[in-house]
Amino acid sequence: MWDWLKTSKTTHGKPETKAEPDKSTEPVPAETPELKIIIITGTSGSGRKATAKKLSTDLGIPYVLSYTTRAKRPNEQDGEHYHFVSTDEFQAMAGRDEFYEAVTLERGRYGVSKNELNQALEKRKAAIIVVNWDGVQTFRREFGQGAIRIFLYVTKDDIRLRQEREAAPPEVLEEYLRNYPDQVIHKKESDYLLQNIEPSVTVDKIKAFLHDKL
Ligand SMILES: Nc1ncnc2c1ncn2[C@@H]1O[C@H](COP(=O)(O)OP(=O)(O)OP(=O)(O)O)[C@@H](O)[C@H]1O
Ligand SMILES: Nc1nc2c(ncn2[C@@H]2O[C@H](COP(=O)(O)O)[C@@H](O)[C@H]2O)c(=O)[nH]1
Repeated sequence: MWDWLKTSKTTHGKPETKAEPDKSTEPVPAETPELKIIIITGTSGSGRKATAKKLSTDLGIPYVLSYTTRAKRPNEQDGEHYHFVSTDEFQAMAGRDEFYEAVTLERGRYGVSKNELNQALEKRKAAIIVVNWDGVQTFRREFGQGAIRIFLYVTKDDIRLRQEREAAPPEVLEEYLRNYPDQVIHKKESDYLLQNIEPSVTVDKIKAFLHDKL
């Protein structure tokens, strides 16, 4: 079903008026994928969702929120941080094959809706998503270099400070710190890596990085 979305740019040569030199041995320039999935990934609590939201506003590119069965945290809103759904609702969506990609993690299930992603790609030829490394692999497989991997991280001390400031449940902080080594290990595989120290600087840097890619 994804074939119609995939790049199918064909370049037609101009009519030849004279014999061209044989270019068959010249390197063929890599084709630029038409559809772009801007993937914000990285370590938990590094500010990925906040960054995705601001990028979406500034660039006019839809931020396709994931669906999740995990419990909503005190500072979270349905439709802003996630689409929060029950396990039965999620299962029904999965049964109807409505997720482009889905994972089961410690606290629940998460998935990106095919329909919402399609709509974003139809409208803007690009979408922003926030997923973990499993998700990155899936989108990279499907969209190749059109899946742009932006990796955000903060130090463990920053995670602690931010979570305490937001009065996050202690088990969330504990989980983030526990998972940190397994998440940060992927930072070298990304297309753009940065430490999220000051949110506005982070967003400006990502915009500059994306400038000639969209
Ligand atoms: N650069 C920053 N400086 C200080 N605090 C920040 C910064 N970016 C985000 N925060 C705060 O850090 C916390 C995590 O932000 P956010 O939810 O965007 O991160 P996330 O990586 O999506 O987190 P999660 O892994 O919980 O989904 C929030 O409390 C947010 O207000
Ligand atoms: N592969 C996917 N990963 C996702 C998706 N939605 C969110 N996530 C990632 O899961 C963890 C858990 O997040 P938390 O909000 O419960 O702390 C985090 O790394 C998210 O980025 C998804 O649809 N697919």
